[in-house]
Amino acid sequence: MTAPIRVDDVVLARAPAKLNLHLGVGPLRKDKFHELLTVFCALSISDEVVASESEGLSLEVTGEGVKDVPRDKRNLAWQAAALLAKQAGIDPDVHLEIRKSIPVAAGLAGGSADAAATLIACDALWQTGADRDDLVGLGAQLGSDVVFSLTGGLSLGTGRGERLSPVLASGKWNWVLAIAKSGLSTATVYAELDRIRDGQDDVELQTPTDLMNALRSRDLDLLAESLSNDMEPAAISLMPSLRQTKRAGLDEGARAALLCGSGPTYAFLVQNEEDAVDVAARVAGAGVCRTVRTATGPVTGARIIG
Ligand SMILES: C[C@](O)(CO)[C@H](O)COP(=O)(O)OP(=O)(O)OC[C@H]1O[C@@H](n2ccc(N)nc2=O)[C@H](O)[C@@H]1O
Ligand SMILES: Nc1ncnc2c1ncn2[C@@H]1O[C@H](COP(=O)(O)OP(=O)(O)OP(=O)(O)O)[C@@H](O)[C@H]1O
Repeated sequence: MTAPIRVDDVVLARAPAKLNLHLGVGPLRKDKFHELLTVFCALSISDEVVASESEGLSLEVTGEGVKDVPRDKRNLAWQAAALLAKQAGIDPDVHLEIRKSIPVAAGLAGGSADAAATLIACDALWQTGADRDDLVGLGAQLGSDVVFSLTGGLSLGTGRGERLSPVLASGKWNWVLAIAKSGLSTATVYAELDRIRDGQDDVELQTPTDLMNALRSRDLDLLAESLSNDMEPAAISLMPSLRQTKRAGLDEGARAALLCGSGPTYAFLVQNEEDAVDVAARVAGAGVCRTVRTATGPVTGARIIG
């Protein structure tokens, strides 16, 4: 997080989408969350949140495909502003404009990015004096992915995904995202995984050593072999057309296909931009295609940009 800059009672913040390069899902805990072992990586698409001084809390959402995004307290950004104000003992006086680029309900943590950007934008606008640990604590209350949206970069996530430790590796990888026409609910995909596992409670979570080595040595072949997501069978069971999407990308030369979080987006790892164009053309029928990068450098969590 960079130092807050206050400009004419308006603060602009940005937060990235994420990929889970490894998503190991352990048993269901007593609190109804699953124990995870995951490797998060920030993507080169982000949402922006403009927070402006106002009376009361209001919210607008702009961008493509946003008609189903709630404009009230069901919106995670709204909840973020309300929670920060409550914590600071002030009224939540802010108008939020969410400029969405991250596809909705796609497994890319769009709502979490908006919550993270809202926390830091409102913190700067209201000058609450919250420190980074305070914001991380509030983020964890809002959702499992919000802590990573605040942090960015490349991290190992444990617990329900909110306990992060940085992974030291740098490099850029090219991906084509095949974004389905409809979304999947995260809770429904976890429930489907439980149904498929049928009470099996001896699921072991293992540190993805090959993946870590691939990231550190920037080895594309090893990376392609070591991407994995335990939620894939559950997402395919709920949306069988994903099988064709995956096949189409691999047939066109993608090095690997990775389901993004709880889906339904597939991220195809490609060697270069030429391959990206071919893969995108082949899987475009599934929905929208975008070519993106994962930036595994030190930055790219939620930050103030104006
Ligand atoms: C699939 C991932 O995106 C991978 O990073 C996350 O685990 C989902 O994180 P999120 O969207 O922030 O999810 P939350 O808002 O915290 O939880 C939504 C629902 O997903 C399920 N959930 C979520 C996280 C987790 N570790 N175990 C779960 O079972 C729970 O049913 C929960 O009620
Ligand atoms: N700011 C927001 N942006 C998008 N959706 C939101 C937002 N706030 C609440 N929602 C609701 O949350 C649902 C999931 O949206 P979101 O884009 O966060 O999913 P996701 O990327 O699959 O999340 P994750 O990867 O963290 O599981 C949407 O269908 C929408 O109803």
